[in-house]
Amino acid sequence: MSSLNDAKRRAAYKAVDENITSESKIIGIGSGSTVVYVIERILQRGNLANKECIFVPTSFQSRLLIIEGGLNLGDIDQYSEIDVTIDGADEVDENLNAIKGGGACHLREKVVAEAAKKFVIVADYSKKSSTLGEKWKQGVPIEVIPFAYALVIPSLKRLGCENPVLRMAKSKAGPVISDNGNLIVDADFGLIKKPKELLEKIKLLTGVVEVGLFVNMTRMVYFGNEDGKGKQYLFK
Ligand SMILES: O=C[C@H](O)[C@H](O)[C@H](O)COP(=O)(O)O
Repeated sequence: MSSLNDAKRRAAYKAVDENITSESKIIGIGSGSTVVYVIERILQRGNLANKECIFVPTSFQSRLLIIEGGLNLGDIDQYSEIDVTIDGADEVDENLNAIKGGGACHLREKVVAEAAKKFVIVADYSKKSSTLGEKWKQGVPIEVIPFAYALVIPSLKRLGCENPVLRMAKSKAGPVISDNGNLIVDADFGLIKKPKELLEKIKLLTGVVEVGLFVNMTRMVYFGNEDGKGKQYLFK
């Protein structure tokens, strides 16, 4: 296994072991490659898989992971109070603010994170930074309704992003369509020293549904280390 995957797995296992307890009944499941290991660990711990836990997905991908794992699937409209949500991230700064949405799932992820008493991030060492924008060079993912994207792009330029890019699909001619039927614009703002301010400004643009900046939401981050020895935890 690559050291990166190994690191993801270590972070995910530790986060499951320390945050999903016998008290946890409703559990939010994030999206992405690291979350695959979260489900793997939940399944290994048969007591979690078999008992009456309900798992609330954040995407088509995590819904499938829950179904294929034979876990109890719930929806956010049935379970709007979640005990703990565990999710990946594209970058996390030292204040535990994060960029998310590399897989275009950040709208539902934010809903399921906000619904949780405790929001926990799992990531490999390459995601750790001191200031957002240091590591994730693709820009802040912004979910936009299709009708408005041509207007949102110049507005993002006025906010300081030189070259906002409509995210294009890799195996289809045309744009990436989110699970909500929207488009994704990636907007590189360089180093983001004031993520809350930037989030507020982008969110005010008409047509923007959600921004992949998770500010003051994360309780804990588990980073899997490169050397394979330990894990590094950051707590708030
Ligand atoms: O939209 C996708 C999500 O925000 C993911 O949680 C994020 O991109 C991290 O994914 P991965 O664990 O694959 O790096």
